[in-house]
Amino acid sequence: MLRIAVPNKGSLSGPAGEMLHEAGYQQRKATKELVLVDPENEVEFFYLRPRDIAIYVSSGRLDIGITGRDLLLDSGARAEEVLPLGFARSTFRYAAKPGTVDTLDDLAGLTVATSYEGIVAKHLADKGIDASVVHLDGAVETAIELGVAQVIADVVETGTSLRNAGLEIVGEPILQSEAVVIRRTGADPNGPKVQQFLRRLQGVLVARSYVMMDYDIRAEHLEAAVALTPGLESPTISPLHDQGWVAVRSMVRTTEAQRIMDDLYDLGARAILTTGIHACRL
Ligand SMILES: Nc1ncnc2c1ncn2[C@@H]1O[C@H](COP(=O)(O)OP(=O)(O)OP(=O)(O)O)[C@@H](O)[C@H]1O
Ligand SMILES: O=P(O)(O)OC[C@H]1O[C@H](OP(=O)(O)OP(=O)(O)O)[C@H](O)[C@@H]1O
Ligand SMILES: [Mg+2]
Repeated sequence: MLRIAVPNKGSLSGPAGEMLHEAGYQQRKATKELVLVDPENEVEFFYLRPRDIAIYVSSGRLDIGITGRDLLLDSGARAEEVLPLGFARSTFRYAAKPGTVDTLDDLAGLTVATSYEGIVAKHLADKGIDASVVHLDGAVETAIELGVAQVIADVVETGTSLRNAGLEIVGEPILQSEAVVIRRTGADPNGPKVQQFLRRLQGVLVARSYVMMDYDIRAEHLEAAVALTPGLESPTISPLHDQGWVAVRSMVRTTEAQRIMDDLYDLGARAILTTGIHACRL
């Protein structure tokens, strides 16, 4: 059985469960369930605190985990990213009251409050900045108002939390994060069960970002049309009963589908349809 760590709470938990469900795995029905065996797929899911997942995976007791890149780096655990999952995207940044800290160099001698002490201590050391770090479990935006720190380092998605706390960002992002699949550093990358799990998740990622496009076009415009819809390997071309016309079927990125439909229409294509993809293996 493949043993997989899944976040049990927080921003990662819901989308991770949805992605696993879309990949055909059973998921827990109640948030209190801590372990779930999916015998048909030969996997066992362990619902763990997101912060602890890299530690479990690095210990080798669990084969795979889903966590945030920031949490992985902060843990310092001997685990590595094997597949980015595209959700829980955020940046990790310094912020302070307007007018108090202009550049990173101004952090010298100040105190930085954060829930990600590992990332911040390393970043400050790498930049040669001598600042103190105070660890808080959450709601760190309030630390400045309450005088615990002059600067915070925290997850920023929309920036709403910073704005509400009257703070502004300082310097470039320390890192860009998103949910990732992790494995123990040095673990055999070719295990068939692990490869199958990763292929299933990749299938979900592709199904989420591509649509299938079908259209009819006169044969003389086929090459120009195919240049717009090259597909992943190469498009399928089928003859139509009506001589001189062909049907084309190709995968296109969802974000580009409308523009491509307009361009195909201008080329003379008709009956241009898109359909969603539920699952795939590339
Ligand atoms: N607002 C957000 N938008 C996107 N990702 C976020 C957001 N807040 C936290 N994350 C990501 O979620 C992961 C942290 O999960 P964790 O469960 O520890 O915190 P949380 O989602 O803030 O939940 P809570 O603070 O309620 O426990 C990190 O990878 C972080 O980048
Ligand atoms: O840029 P935004 O869209 O506002 O999102 C970022 C905020 O979301 C998270 O907070 P959360 O609500 O999880 O509370 P926490 O600080 O207690 O973790 C994070 O810690 C930031 O505070
Ligand atoms: Mg939080």
